Amino acid sequence: MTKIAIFGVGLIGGSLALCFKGKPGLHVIGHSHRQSSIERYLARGVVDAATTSMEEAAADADFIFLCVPVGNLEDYLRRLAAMKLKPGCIITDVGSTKSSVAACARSLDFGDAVFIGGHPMAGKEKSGVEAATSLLFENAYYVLTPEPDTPQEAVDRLAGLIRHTKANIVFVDPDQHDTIVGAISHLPHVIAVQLVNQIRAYNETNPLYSALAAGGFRDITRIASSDPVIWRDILINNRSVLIRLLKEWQEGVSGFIEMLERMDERMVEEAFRTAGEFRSSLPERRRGVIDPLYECYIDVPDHPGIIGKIATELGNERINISNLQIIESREDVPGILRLSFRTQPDFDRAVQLLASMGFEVNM
Ligand SMILES: NC(=O)c1ccc[n+]([C@@H]2O[C@H](COP(=O)([O-])OP(=O)(O)OC[C@H]3O[C@@H](n4cnc5c(N)ncnc54)[C@H](O)[C@@H]3O)[C@@H](O)[C@H]2O)c1
Ligand SMILES: O=C(O)C(=O)C[C@]1(C(=O)O)C=C[C@@H](O)C=C1
Repeated sequence: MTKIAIFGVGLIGGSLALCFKGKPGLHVIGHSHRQSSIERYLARGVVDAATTSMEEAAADADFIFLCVPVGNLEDYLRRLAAMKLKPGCIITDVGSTKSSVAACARSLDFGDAVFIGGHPMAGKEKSGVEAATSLLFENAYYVLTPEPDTPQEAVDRLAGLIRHTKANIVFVDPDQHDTIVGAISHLPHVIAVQLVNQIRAYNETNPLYSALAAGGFRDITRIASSDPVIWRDILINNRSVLIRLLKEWQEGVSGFIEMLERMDERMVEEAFRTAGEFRSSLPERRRGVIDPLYECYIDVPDHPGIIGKIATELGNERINISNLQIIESREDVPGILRLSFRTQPDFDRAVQLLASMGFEVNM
């Protein structure tokens, strides 16, 4: 039996646990220092066992996944380095930054255990084990940051386990990871939060701001609802990259102000044209960048006409589908249909209708 210990069974830890639990030969144990969290993990059924004892979770583990906030990773690594772990045990993390955790791991001696940094490039603005789903990582990228001297056997073993998530594994140097992810994930979170707070201030004197906030505002600000502690840690940790990026952002904003002051129509058009072209060229599956607001997943049998039937029924009820994607469809095996909706009422009505048609709907 391969024992997988997950420290911090929240959105990411819980989603990983769901990918592993129930697979032949895998046993998943969750760890939190809080008894109430353990009870939630078990009640939600994402782990086979759970314990408040770090030692019990780590003892005999073949894999240890650290799924706690970035600010707690180094403390966990130090505590693991002081413990006797199973020879060959692989310690990995899912933190959104990689340089500091890699530097910390390099400075420690894990005996016969090995550390390999990791970061699944998938998530959502909701947190906690209640938001976990086994579909979270499907077709997303999963970054691994092995060192040049990390044994290939260990990298292969970790990659083999991660394949259960159905993510695409990519190998990236930790510093390069933080530079790129700073730009495509951390900077957008800062922009979304600053934008929402700017509008929140206007709204204090005139509630029409929030009343009129429609698709444009909601599309660009979904991630402003992300967990404050998780994001405090990410931004502080990657601050040197972010400060540079924000200065460049400031220059871009100044450039836009100047374009408007001189009424430079050509440049305004050009800005939209180049941005639109680049955005359209993004690969289809990039959760967190182009995900619509509300989506659900339906197990559908591979029968001719089934997708048409679903679309027709939703259309008859005047429920607007903003996007539709078949994630996997093989003969004789149920495929997964992903349906996206722009509004909560459309989403709620669709879920109700699909359930009444006998489909299993997952969120
Ligand atoms: N949210 C995302 O979109 C996303 C995506 C990829 C990676 N990550 C990374 O995954 C990690 C977990 O994020 P999440 O979104 O699952 O958050 P979450 O809040 O859903 O889960 C965090 C887990 O850590 C535990 N925890 C919180 N504070 C702790 C502490 N001081 N000591 C020990 N455990 C503690 C919580 O009980 C919870 O189980 C973070 O490092 C984050 O950077 C997040
Ligand atoms: O989709 C979202 O809500 C996310 O914020 C996911 C997202 C991202 O920015 O793309 C956020 C943090 C991660 O470390 C990886 C992915």
